[in-house]
Amino acid sequence: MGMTITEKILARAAGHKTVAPGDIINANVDVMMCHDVTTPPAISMLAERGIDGVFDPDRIVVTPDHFQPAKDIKSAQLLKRLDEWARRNKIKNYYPIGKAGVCHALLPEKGHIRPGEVIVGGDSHTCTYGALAAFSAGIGSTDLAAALATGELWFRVPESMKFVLNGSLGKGVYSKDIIIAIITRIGTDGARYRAMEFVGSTISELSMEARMTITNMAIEAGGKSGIIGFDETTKKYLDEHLTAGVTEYTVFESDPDAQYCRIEEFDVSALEPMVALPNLPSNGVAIGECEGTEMDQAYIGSCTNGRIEDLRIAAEFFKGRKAAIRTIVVPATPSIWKQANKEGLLDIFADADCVVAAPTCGACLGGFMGILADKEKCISTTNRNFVGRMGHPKSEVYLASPATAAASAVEGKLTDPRKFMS
Ligand SMILES: CC(C)[C@H](C(=O)O)[C@@H](O)C(=O)O
Ligand code: SF4
Repeated sequence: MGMTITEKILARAAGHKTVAPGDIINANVDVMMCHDVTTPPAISMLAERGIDGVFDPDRIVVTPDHFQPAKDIKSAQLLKRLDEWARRNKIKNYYPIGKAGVCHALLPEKGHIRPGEVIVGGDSHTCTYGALAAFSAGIGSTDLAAALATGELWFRVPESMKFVLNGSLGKGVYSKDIIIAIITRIGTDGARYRAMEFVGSTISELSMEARMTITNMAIEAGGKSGIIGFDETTKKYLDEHLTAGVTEYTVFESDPDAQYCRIEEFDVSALEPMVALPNLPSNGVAIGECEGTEMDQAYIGSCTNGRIEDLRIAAEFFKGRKAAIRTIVVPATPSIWKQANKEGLLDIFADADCVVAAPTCGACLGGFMGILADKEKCISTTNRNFVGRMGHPKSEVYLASPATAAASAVEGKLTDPRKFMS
C-alpha cells in the first residue's frame, strides 16, 4: 500500500520501512524551534531533573519573538533565562534581539527548514514549515523539554487529509483567502490531529511565501501539521536560503495509491476576498457580506502575513493615501524590515500615517503594542481572532489578507480591496 509524504517522512525519522496512521513511533527530531514563551518552562523542567545540557545544540534554533523587546519585568526575566541558556549551551543558531524575528518567518528565511525533515517547535504555528515539504508540528513545553534532552520525540502517525486546490486566484484574492475558506468549510476541528496535505494547480502557482500562509493556519483547523510537496518553487527558495549549515535534504512525495481519510476539492477561481468574523477563524464570509463594518485599528504583520510579499501588497494601497484608522505594520524579521526599507515601503507606510514597528509578535497576541480597548474592532492579517486575542475581551478581531486589511485601513471600515485595484 502506498504512503503519503507525511508517512514517508515519519517512517524515515523513526527508522522504519513503513508506518501507518495510528502507529506510535519514536522519531528523530531534526530541528527544534525555541522561543521566549514556552522554552523557559522547558529549561526549568529539565533543570528540576538536573539536566542543563542539550542533546545536540546544532539542531536547536532559538529566537525570542513574543515579548521582545521586553515589555515588562516578567518578560524580561523570560528573555534573560532564554538568553543565558542559549549561550551556556553554545547554540550557534541563536538569534538575539536585533537579529531575532517572528519565529515562523525567521527559520525558513535563515535556511533552517529542509524538506524531508522532522521539525518541532514550542509554538502552535510551527506547522508553517510544512510548506517546504517537511513534517512540522507545534508542541508544548513538556514535549519540547524531552526533545531538547534526547533529540527524539514520540508521535502517533496522523491520518492524512488531502486538499485539492484548482483554478487561478482572481484579482484581490490571495492564499489567505483560500485558507480562511478551507477552515470555514471544515471547521476549527475539521482536521483534528490530521496532516493537511495541500495539492493542485493553485498551489503550484503560489509563491513560497503565499504557501506558508496556508500551512501556517493548519492548526486553526486542528491539524497536526500542514504540508505541501516539493516543486521548482520549493527548490528555488531553498537555493536562495539554504546558504549556510546543512544544505542537503531528501525529497519525499505521496504515492499515487496513498490513503487519505478525506479529500476536499476547491475551485478557487470563484473565490472572493474573505474575512473571518469574530471570534473564530472558521467564521469566514466573502467581503461583500461584511463590507462597511467600521474598524478602529488595522494590523499588518505576524507569522501569517508579515513577510516581504505581504508588505509589498499592503503598500500598494497606501501609496498617496492616508490610513483612516490606527494602523500598525510589523515586518516579521530584520531582513524583511531592511528589504521593505530599501524598497521604500516603510516610507509609504509612514507617509500614510501608519506606525511601523520592529519585528515582534507583540500586537498579534495582545502581548504589547496595539492592545484593543472595550468594543474596539481590528482588521488583522493574523491567524486567530479568539475572544480577547488582541486585548479587551469585548474587543473584536477580523482576519483577512494584507490587501483587505490595507484597503480597510484606508477606508476605516471593512473594504473590498478590488475597489482600489485597476
Ligand atoms: C505563545 C505561544 C505559545 C502561542 C502559540 O503556541 O501559538 C502564540 O504564538 C500564539 O499564536 O497564540
Ligand atoms: S506572530 Fe502571532 S501567531 Fe505567529 S507565533 Fe507570534 S503570536 Fe503566534
